[in-house]
Amino acid sequence: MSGPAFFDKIASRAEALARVAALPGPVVFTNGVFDVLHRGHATYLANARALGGSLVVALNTDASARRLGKGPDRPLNNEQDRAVLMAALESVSLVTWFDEDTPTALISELRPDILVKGGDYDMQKLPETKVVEAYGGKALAIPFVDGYSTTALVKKIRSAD
Ligand SMILES: Nc1ncnc2c1ncn2[C@@H]1O[C@H](COP(=O)(O)OP(=O)(O)OP(=O)(O)O)[C@@H](O)[C@H]1O
Ligand SMILES: O=P(O)(O)O[C@@H]1O[C@H]([C@H](O)CO)[C@@H](O)[C@H](O)[C@@H]1O
Repeated sequence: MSGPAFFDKIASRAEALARVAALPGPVVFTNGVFDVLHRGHATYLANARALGGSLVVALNTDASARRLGKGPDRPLNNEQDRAVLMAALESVSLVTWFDEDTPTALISELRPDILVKGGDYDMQKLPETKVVEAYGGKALAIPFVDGYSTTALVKKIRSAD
């Protein structure tokens, strides 16, 4: 993908393992749709990055995101555009995608040291937690910034029309 230097942070699924291996450790990993970025995302990602030497963000592909049931028109931003916005953030070291329903297979492949999600998740209920802990990694939730979600933002924008 040609463009500003931060575009170099974007890696295909096939390139991801080699790119992650070259990152300073401990490698922190998170995943999500990150459709319309907001203050909660930015804060969350900065806090995630601070837990290690680098932060890898795996985005749901558009097909994967559509299966999550966030809304008939979601994601509003396609997977390429979401990757560019994510790569532009200083906190983010590498961006890639996963096409499955969960990031479990990608996590098994990349073996990050720390898996994080926002405080809206109970880590002990996530399938990926078992994968990470099985090889000695950690899975933890980062405090949620109340009042910020993409869904709420979209509703606010639509009501302003
Ligand atoms: N307000 C927030 N504070 C902290 N973390 C957040 C916040 N909103 C989302 N996150 C985290 O960001 C990651 C991506 O979440 P996601 O893209 O679903 O954001 P969202 O705003 O909840 O979107 P949507 O409303 O479409 O579900 C997840 O790990 C989630 O826990
Ligand atoms: O942006 P979201 O909705 O926080 O991202 C989802 O997270 C799920 C979570 O990791 C529990 O497994 C994941 O399964 C889903 O594919 C989305 O990434």
